[in-house]
Amino acid sequence: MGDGEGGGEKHQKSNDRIISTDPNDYTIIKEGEAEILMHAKNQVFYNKTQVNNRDLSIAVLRTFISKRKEEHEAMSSKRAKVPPEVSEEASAGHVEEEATDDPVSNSEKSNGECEVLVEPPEDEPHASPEEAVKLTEGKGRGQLKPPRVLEALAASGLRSIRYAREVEGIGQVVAVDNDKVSVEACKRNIRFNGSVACSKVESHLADARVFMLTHQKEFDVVDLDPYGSPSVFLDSAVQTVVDGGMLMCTATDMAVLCGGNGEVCYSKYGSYPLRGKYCHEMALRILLACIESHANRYKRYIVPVLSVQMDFYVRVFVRIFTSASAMKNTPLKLSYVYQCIGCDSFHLQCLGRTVTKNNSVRYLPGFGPAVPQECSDCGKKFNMGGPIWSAPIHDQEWVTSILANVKSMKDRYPAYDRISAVLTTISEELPDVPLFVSLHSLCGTLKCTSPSAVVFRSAVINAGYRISGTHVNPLGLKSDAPMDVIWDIMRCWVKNHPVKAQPPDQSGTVILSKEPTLQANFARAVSSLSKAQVKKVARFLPNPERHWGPKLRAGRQITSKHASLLGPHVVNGSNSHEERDEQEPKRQKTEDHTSPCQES
Ligand SMILES: C[S@@+](CC[C@H](N)C(=O)[O-])C[C@H]1O[C@@H](n2cnc3c(N)ncnc32)[C@H](O)[C@@H]1O
Ligand SMILES: [Zn+2]
Repeated sequence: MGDGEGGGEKHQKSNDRIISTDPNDYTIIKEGEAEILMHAKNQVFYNKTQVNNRDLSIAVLRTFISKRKEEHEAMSSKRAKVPPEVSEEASAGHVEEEATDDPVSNSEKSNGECEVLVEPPEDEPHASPEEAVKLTEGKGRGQLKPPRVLEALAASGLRSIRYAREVEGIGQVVAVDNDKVSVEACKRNIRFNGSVACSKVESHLADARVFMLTHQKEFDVVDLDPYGSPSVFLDSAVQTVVDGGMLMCTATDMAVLCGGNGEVCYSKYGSYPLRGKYCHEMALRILLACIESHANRYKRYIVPVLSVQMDFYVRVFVRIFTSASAMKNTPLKLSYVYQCIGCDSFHLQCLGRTVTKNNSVRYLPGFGPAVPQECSDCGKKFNMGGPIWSAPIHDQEWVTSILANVKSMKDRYPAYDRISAVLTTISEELPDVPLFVSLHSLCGTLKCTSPSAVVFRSAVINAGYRISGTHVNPLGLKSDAPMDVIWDIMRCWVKNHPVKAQPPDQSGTVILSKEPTLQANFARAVSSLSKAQVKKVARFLPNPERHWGPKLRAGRQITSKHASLLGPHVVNGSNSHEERDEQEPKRQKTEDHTSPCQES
């Protein structure tokens, strides 16, 4: 086990916390192929509910490795066809610096390994995954180096150890934490996990921001899993990832991201959230817009691969590339959201637009406003939120590969049921439709009975539009049908299912006072059943046990303040490992996924 266990001293002091060296004070926690030693007083952060988060990250990491290999092979065969002196790019007048065999161009010694890091030309570097591959190759040209992973906020090192032990083809994993007790625990856990962990994982005591700023473009994958908001780490994180590399980022401050405190969200993320049924998807899109804005500062941009809202947090997986010209497209991927305060209708307004003339593209500000002062459906005013990321939040090809990987290695994912259900739902989402409507909320506005999802889906499809579910809300429906079409369908529904008279100023009354311009056809449409219904498989699974939620910061004292959350038995009570599971602060996690949650 860890260092000093046999010694006479049973406790060492670190910061203001006592580190026990008595083996009896520890229990072993196993997750995947990693085993970590956990102190009975849980001095180092560990939350078993995050097994979903870690499993998903392992699945993405495995796919990242195989995709990068594919990209590398595609690049190699392209190279074989084109003599290097006269490359396609050069002949097209595109001048680009290539990774050379000469490490002098810019090499850096790190942990005894020689990294070939080529600083791309200032203005127009590599814009595609294939081109980024050039820069991640090793010294011998044509060789792809095993990826280096940085877990910037590592706590016990569980995640890093799982990456090292479970992901085939992984290179080095660097686990950083600024908490001395955590780093000592991490080092102990690395040793506890045997030779593979010892040879691949290293632990550092450092402020993650300083560490990342001093290791620019050195890591193929950077994993951020903070307490609450990742906002203070984003600027350095986007600089640490190599071109074509991946940033994995969690945010658990859902109350902030979902509109609990709009001004706090603005100060952290640069966007205004809106309280609405789609707030969890909006949270994902605010986080993506924020990462993009940090990336843009360094002539970089993101390509989201997978964006998940799960349990009590959001987690995004984005690749990062450098290209000053591709970066000009960023305003086309961002939108403000107008949400009616009366009927919840929403409309997006893109920040930018392009005009193409004679093969040249001009970038211009978006036209606005996208909505009149008063909602054309119910006459009420709009709140304006955003800017949000309004381009796709997943790459469906990646999602398919990740899901296929998970299914092919079922036994190696402790959270298989949950992550395969989430990935399946994501694979069925309309990729190009931001946000969604909720059938219950539409019916709530009109005070009418609800059509079944199949009937509503059919009417949308019969009107010539697309519709799908969403992984963030079992009742949510994504559709490219405009809001007036959605309301027309509902007006037609109410004609056959009349409602009681309501006060004239109610949004529902105003909406129903207009005649529909579209005659909805509710006949069952082929493909109106969701794929989940067709396959009769669950997409939204209940939590596996009580208190499936976020945890307090490590070392934080449980006080009477927490009694309402955790139950009075925890205050001043003993804190055995078994009890600890019961003590995770319970919040949110209701049947309705849309209520904003609290920060961990
Ligand atoms: C939520 S825990 C990480 C959990 C871990 N990733 C896992 O999967 O089990 C957050 C960790 O970030 C560390 N931390 C907070 N601020 C930091 C900073 N500025 N630099 C490095 N580590 C930091 C804390 O000490 C804590 O251990
Ligand atoms: Zn309205």
